[in-house]
Amino acid sequence: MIEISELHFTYGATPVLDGVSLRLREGERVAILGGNGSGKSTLAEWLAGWKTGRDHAAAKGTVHWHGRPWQDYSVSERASTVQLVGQRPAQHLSGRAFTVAEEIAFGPENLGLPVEDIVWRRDKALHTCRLNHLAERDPFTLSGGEQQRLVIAAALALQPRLLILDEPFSNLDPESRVQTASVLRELPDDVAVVLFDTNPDTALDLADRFLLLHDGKIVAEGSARSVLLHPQAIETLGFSSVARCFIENGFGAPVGGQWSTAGLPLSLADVRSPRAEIC
Ligand SMILES: Nc1ncnc2c1ncn2[C@@H]1O[C@H](COP(=O)(O)OP(=O)(O)OP(=O)(O)O)[C@@H](O)[C@H]1O
Repeated sequence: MIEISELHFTYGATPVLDGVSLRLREGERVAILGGNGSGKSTLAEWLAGWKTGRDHAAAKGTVHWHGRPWQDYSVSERASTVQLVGQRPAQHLSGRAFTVAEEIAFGPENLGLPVEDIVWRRDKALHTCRLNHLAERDPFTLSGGEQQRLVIAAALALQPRLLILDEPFSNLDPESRVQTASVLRELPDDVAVVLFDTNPDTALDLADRFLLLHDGKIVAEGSARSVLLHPQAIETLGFSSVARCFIENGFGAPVGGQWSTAGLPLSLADVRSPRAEIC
């Protein structure tokens, strides 16, 4: 579906992406984890086509959607293919809508869709993101968590094949995180989701495939265990809360200088699984 090959990118003299290659399939749920400054937001913007080789001549490598580079697609083709939701929802609001419902309809209206399609998409997104009760509110009067759900709803109303989330929970309180996470878990199966985050718990909650970005390079890729227990992940991101809880209670205490993470549960699902499955 989307393929990045050997992407190199610098801001001035500072290398930010250093030979990143990545392939995503339809409907995949992928987490790309990395510490602050590892290049997550920059990679998210390349993935979404916000940055392209045309605007950044110094960049090397390619980003292809279904075999064609992003710059070959029109703005409206790209908008109905991929949506990027960042950490500050207010930055994504159009500023042209008086109500939540109008904000969600804004994108489909710009695509020139028939009115009945716009209304259908708007109402579906309001329902999916649990915003029906806020439909007539001014978007700028919403709480941060409500605004984040609105921005996700507005993105979904464009029916993207790929939804990119750049630390979508970073400014939310615990209750808003729970509500936003449950909206994300219930997204249609055919929408691919790429979550960029620093938090192993968030990734475990939403993803099936994991990658670790460090200093602009993918240094680990695969299952939750192979990535979240990679030494670089442990050093940069720490352990998931379930793993930390086990470790603090004596799990895997070094014996003869050796410290093992074999069998260490990462999530509540691991705790409920037979031990053999997580070794
Ligand atoms: N517009 C810019 N001009 C110069 N340097 C930039 C610019 N944007 C980002 N950078 C630098 O590029 C590097 C990667 O930034 P990026 O925002 O992609 O990382 P990140 O992993 O998303 O970080 P965080 O988790 O802190 O949001 C950082 O060193 C950052 O300072």
